[in-house]
Amino acid sequence: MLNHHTHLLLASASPRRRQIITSLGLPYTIGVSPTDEEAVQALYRGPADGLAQWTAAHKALGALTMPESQGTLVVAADTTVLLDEQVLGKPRDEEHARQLLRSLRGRWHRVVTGVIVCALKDGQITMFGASQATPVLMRPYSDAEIDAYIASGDPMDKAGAYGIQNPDFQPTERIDGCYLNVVGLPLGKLTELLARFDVQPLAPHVSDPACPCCPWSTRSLKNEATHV
Ligand SMILES: Cc1cn([C@H]2C[C@H](O)[C@@H](COP(=O)(O)OP(=O)(O)OP(=O)(O)O)O2)c(=O)[nH]c1=O
Repeated sequence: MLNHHTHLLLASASPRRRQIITSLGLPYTIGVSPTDEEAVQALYRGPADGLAQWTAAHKALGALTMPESQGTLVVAADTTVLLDEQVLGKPRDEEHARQLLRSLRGRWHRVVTGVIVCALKDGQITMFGASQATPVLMRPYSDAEIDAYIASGDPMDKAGAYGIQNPDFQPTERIDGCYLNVVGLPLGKLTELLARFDVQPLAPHVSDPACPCCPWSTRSLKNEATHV
């Protein structure tokens, strides 16, 4: 039985994921074991939609090797941007960021986040995973706006070279679904996975009609999620 494991270990260096998971009201610590994402992704065989969950599973397994994972539920996630089924990762450099932002301009694409919750107890690994896709339409930003955004440094640690939450660039025109999924952690899916371990969030529920899948208010998080 794993239902006493209410302490979470978030296997992520992403400040966005930290901020989002905090809203669950559950105690957590951060424990990141370095994962060679490129090497892990090169081994993947399957549809592009599954890549994020595959990568998240490797991040989670890496965290299970850390002593501080003992007695915790490990949570890991990975976010990919898919344009015509082509995976756009993080930009290698500024020129690559420019190419990615130009290719996304005015286009619908999908942001897929894979989430894993797992635990190791008495030699047994229990792992549940899920992914979610959010269709996103970019606005027709200009080349000058791209240059200013790249100069800000914000795109460099983000899949597809953009942050939907960036208050200056505001790259998107419309999204069809979960906002927090785009920022890197779909709260609704995470809650479903935690429930498989009999873990319930402690934060008070505030339903948000703007998000079809998150049981918590994403509105306040949206406001807070700028600048991370
Ligand atoms: C599309 C998009 C991505 N992102 C971020 C989410 C992820 O942090 C990042 C994609 O890279 P990931 O490899 O998913 O995550 P990470 O390297 O930042 O963190 P870790 O592996 O330690 O958990 O891009 C945004 O913040 N806003 C967006 O609009």
